[in-house]
Amino acid sequence: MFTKGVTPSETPYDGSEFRILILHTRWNLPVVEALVTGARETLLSEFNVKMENISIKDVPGSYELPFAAQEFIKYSDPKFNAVICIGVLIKGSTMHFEYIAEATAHGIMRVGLDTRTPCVFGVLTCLTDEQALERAGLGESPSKHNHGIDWARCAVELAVRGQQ
Ligand SMILES: O=Nc1c(NC[C@H](O)[C@H](O)[C@H](O)CO)[nH]c(=O)[nH]c1=O
Repeated sequence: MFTKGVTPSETPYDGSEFRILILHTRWNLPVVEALVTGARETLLSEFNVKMENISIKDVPGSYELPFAAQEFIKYSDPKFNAVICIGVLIKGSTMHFEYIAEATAHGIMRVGLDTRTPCVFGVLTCLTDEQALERAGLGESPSKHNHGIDWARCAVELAVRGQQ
């Protein structure tokens, strides 16, 4: 079995001057909160991002993430260097899951491209509760891994490379 998640870059990125927004949903909140904690702790411990430079805001659901990311990027001063959009979609018995997942993924990508502010797609799209727990580093699975860690690494790397 290989290690889940992104392999850290060999380049030691410095986030000490960065302002990062963690934008999260309130659906499936216990899982979302674990992902937010994983991302926040990684920003602090691996990249020296200052606690006061990490903003944490919430929206109702994943579908609201692109609009909220766009508005925070547009109207925040000083600007954010990157935004980590965190949500948890769990498939129900209808097609609602597919439509939200597709719209949210494309929406977050478009906001990043339009604003030139890195927007990390931190939305779990799971078929079961167990899949969500495992990917937030929760539950009993030996392969559990908190993907919030990966998303923090992605946010800082893109913020640095966006300045180059
Ligand atoms: O339906 N399930 C989910 C969900 N639906 C709400 C949607 O994102 C939005 O808030 C509403 O449609 C209103 O616009 N949002 C999630 O983050 N996870 C889910 O699992």
